[in-house]
Formats: sequence, structure tokens, C-alpha cells
Amino acid sequence: MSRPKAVIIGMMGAGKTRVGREIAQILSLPFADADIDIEREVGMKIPAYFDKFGEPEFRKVESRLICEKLTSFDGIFSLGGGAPMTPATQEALAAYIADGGRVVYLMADPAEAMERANRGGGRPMLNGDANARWKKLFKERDPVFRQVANVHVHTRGLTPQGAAKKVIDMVNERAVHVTGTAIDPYDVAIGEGVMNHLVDVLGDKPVRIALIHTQSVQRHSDRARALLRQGGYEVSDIVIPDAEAGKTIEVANGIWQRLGNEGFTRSDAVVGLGGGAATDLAGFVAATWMRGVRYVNCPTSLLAMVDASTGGKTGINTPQGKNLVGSFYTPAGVLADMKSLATLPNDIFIEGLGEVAKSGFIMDAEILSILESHAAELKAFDGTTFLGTPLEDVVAELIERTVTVKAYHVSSDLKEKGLREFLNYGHTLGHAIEKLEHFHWRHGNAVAVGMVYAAELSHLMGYIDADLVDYHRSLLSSLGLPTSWNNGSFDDVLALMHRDKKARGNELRFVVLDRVGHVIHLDNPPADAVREAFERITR
Ligand SMILES: NC(=O)c1ccc[n+]([C@@H]2O[C@H](COP(=O)([O-])OP(=O)(O)OC[C@H]3O[C@@H](n4cnc5c(N)ncnc54)[C@H](O)[C@@H]3O)[C@@H](O)[C@H]2O)c1
Ligand SMILES: O=C(O)C(=O)C[C@@H](O)[C@H](O)[C@H](O)COP(=O)(O)O
Repeated sequence: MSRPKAVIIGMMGAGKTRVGREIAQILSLPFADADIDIEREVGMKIPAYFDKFGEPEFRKVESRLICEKLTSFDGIFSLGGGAPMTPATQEALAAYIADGGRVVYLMADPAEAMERANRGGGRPMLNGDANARWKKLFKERDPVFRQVANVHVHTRGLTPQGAAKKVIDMVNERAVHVTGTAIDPYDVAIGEGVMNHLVDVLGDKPVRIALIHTQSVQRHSDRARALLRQGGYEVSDIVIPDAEAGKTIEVANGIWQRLGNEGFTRSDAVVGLGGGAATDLAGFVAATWMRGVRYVNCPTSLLAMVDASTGGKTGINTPQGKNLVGSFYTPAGVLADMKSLATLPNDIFIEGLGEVAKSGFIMDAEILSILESHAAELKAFDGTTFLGTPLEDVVAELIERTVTVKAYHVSSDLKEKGLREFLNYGHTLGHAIEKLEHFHWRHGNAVAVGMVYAAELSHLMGYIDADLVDYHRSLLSSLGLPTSWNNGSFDDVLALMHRDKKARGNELRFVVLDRVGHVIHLDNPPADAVREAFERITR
């Protein structure tokens, strides 16, 4: 079955046909325009068809033709302005995206688009006061287009060739579209240079941007700040303490004070740049300032790319435990720029593999195969020589797959009522270890030990065999991750596991495997199994 390389949607006058043709030419692919195909099929011009049969009939023909083409045409396919408003077309586009397709929303400057739309003439939807009609349609269609497309390309000031090149770059990037109940859809873009989309993702509403980052990623924050200033924003550069020391109420309070003093309003925005601790804190500030402002994450560690920056869990630690205060608040976009990994130390890269392996264990067994096949190279990761090597593509695929697992769990359960809890595999013990180690143990390392613990518990409960427990140990240690911990008492661990967010009342709740790629809840397991599994990870 063929499918288009890209489908272009946008308002009348956005340049869908012109830019679409350019893209097709650059890529040596065929180009199709739905409006031209319709005219060919019905044997008359669209305005005449509208006059004779009316819009509903036109939409039926249009939708049928688009649905056919989405599974039979392998070029660049441009749709008519109103096409994505038809529910059947929306469903077909969603299926196309689910199959890896790229629906590109060409976002032209409204004045330029109106001018072009008027110039062309012959548009039945613009009869009467054309500009007023265009604006009205824009108001109706823009939110739908944003929802329907998984690639948003701003073209203001670009020539058709420039816009075509931008679309090609964005279509060739890896991206995971996060959508679902209670989520304003957004993309996680993965690739070298994706940070360049920062201004596009923030949009033109914010005047001020709080760029929140740690000192350790200064090289990347300098780049972000330059991009933001070029984009015309006033940038407040906010440096926070490194790692978990940044995830505190005192740090958040300091930032709230700055935002207040610097006149941040509800239409201003936050950019979180750094490891997971920085993006958790930045998201928390964005969620709480004026009860919520737009934010974009630029994760710079592997762990932040695959996990922390996506999904909308934001938060801080308290003396009582990890991530106990926070909110579910989704970003407007995530830019996982592979260039950031060039400065990432080896041990912090390896830590990130803990959450990657977790996603393999709970859902995508292909992740485990990739980890197995490349364990030695991954373990030897060296950021300074990494870019441009075959390993970069392996890592990009691991990021895309892991984010896809996360997006799946988050899409129907943003607020973690059930399904999302599966992402917490290994975290019940993991968080307890982090706390007892005063956060000197890295999160991904603690989760690795936590997964071995959960596997032992599952085995003791009869869900999995000893081989699968051994496989946890051998895979994780081949990547350089720890599989045991022996620096605290069972009673302390148990007390902390009772404070885990999955616990209910006095009952412990765990996430355990019943086979590779499949997880279940384990509620209130017998006390002796909980203790015995702990004994087994201390050896
Ligand atoms: N919100 C979520 O869903 C979620 C998911 C997973 C983890 N987390 C949180 O994320 C945190 C762990 O994230 P982490 O592992 O990234 O730790 P981290 O944020 O502490 O970063 C680790 C260290 O690496 C440095 N660093 C990051 N990127 C770098 C780069 N490119 N070059 C040089 N140094 C760099 C950081 O400054 C820090 O010193 C924990 O607080 C965890 O609770 C949140
Ligand atoms: O997104 C989720 O949901 C997760 O559980 C992902 C975890 O990998 C992540 O470590 C998260 O921060 C844990 O959240 P918490 O609610 O257990 O604090």
C-alpha cells in the first residue's frame, strides 16, 4: 500500500499548492492537489459544482477522493482549505498519522494569505467581503487544523522555496504526536537542530520568555536564548541549581518573584531547558504562574528526552519524598535536539537507558532487542564523538520508540487514574532508593534496581519465571546500569513505598510484568513477598 510522503493542509492562500509543488520537485516525487483531482472527477470547476450541488455534496466527493488517495498515492498531496473540517477526512488523516504519515499545517501570515486568496479569485467560500470571510473561516479552522496536523510550519516571510525546504526538514525529522483526552495536542520533535523550531512552537502571543536552565547546559541555553531574541522575545535568563537541588519550593518561589517583578502576564511563556529536573521544575512554574502559561521543553539529557519532558507530569520534591507536589500540565511542544547530547557525560546517558529499558519491558519489546544488539556501544557512549555516527540513529530510534510508549499511556489517562501508572514500573522502590540516598543516586539507576525488584516480586507471585528476572539483570548490567542496592533497611524502604503515589490507604500497589511487553497492577501483595523481593536485590 502506498501513502503520501506528506499531506499539506492550511488556509486558503497559505500556499499549499505552490509550496507543495516545490516540495515535490525538490524530492522528485509526484504532486497531487485534491481540488484539481475533484474538478477532473466531476468534470466541472469547483465554483460551478458548488453552485449546482451545494457544499455538502462537494464535501462528500472531496472526502471520498482524499480517503482513497491517502492509501494509494506516494507523493506530496495538498488538500483544499476546508477539507480537514469533514469528520470522515479527519478520521482518515488520523489513521494516516498513526501509520507514520505527516500532515503538515502550512501556517502563513494571515495578511499574506488573505492577499493571495483574493488575488486568485474563484473561491466560493470567500464570496462577499472576502477578508471578513477569510478571518471568520480562520477562527473556525485554525484550532481544527492544529489538532489534525502533526507538523506545524510557520512560513511568514519565506519564499515558496524557503518554505518548501523548511517543510522537508520538518517532515524528515522524527516526531511523536501526543494527543488524547484532556490534552492539547503537541509534538515531540527529535533530531539534530530541532531546537531551531523554538519560535514556531512558542508562537507570536508571548512577549516575554522565561528561559529556565542549569549552568551545566549553558552552551545549549546560549543557543536557545539567541534563537528567542532573534524571534523578537524579551528573554529572562533564569539559572537554577543543578539536578534535584533545583526541584524545590524555594527555587520555584524565586522564579515566581522574578516573573512578578519582570511583568510576566498570562500570554507570556516558559522554556525549560536541561535534564529532567530542570524540565520538571520549569513545567511546575509554568503550571502555577497565573494558573498556567504556555511552556516548551528543550530536554538535554537522554532521560529528559525519553521521559521527563513529555507527558505533562511537572513537580518538585519535598522533605517527605520525591515529586510529591506538582500538577499534570502539558507542554506546547518538546524539542529533543540530538546536538544537546554532545555534552552529556557518559554516566548520565546510561542512566537514561533505565527509562528506555522500562518502556521496552512494559510495552515495546523491540526496544529490548535494540538495546541488546547495541549494548556495548551504548555503554561506551561518548558525546564528543557521537553526532553523525550510526549510533546517533540508534539512539534517535530509541527516543522515538520510548516517547511513543509514553504518549500511548498518557493519551487516555493524563491524570494517572490507571493505565498511566504502568509507566511507573520500577519506580516504587526506585523513588525510595533516591530518597534514602539523598538524591545522590541518579533517577534512572534507581529505577533500574526498582525494575529488578518488581521482577523478583512478580516471580514470587507466580506471574513470571526466573529466566525473565535474570534477563532484567543481564540486560540492565550489559548497559552499565545497577541491579542491586544495599544501603538501607527494609523498614525504611517499606515506609517510603507506603508514601508512593500509587499506594491507596494502607495498601501498597505495584506495577509488575506478567510477560515481556505486558504489565499489570499488583495490589496489596503479601508482606513476606514484599520483604523477600527486597532481600533478593540487596545481594
Ligand atoms: N516528569 C516526568 O514524567 C519525569 C519522568 C522521568 C524523570 N523525571 C525526573 O527527571 C529527573 C531526572 O532527570 P535527569 O536524569 O535528566 O537528571 P538531571 O536533570 O538531574 O540531569 C542530570 C545531570 O546532567 C546534567 N545535564 C543534563 N543535560 C546535559 C547535557 N546535555 N550536557 C551536560 N550536562 C547535562 C544536569 O545538569 C545534571 O547535572 C528526576 O528529577 C526525575 O524525577 C520526571
Ligand atoms: O509519566 C509517568 O507517569 C511516569 O510515571 C514516568 C516515570 O518514568 C517518571 O519517573 C515520573 O517522574 C514518575 O512520576 P511519579 O508520579 O512517580 O513521581
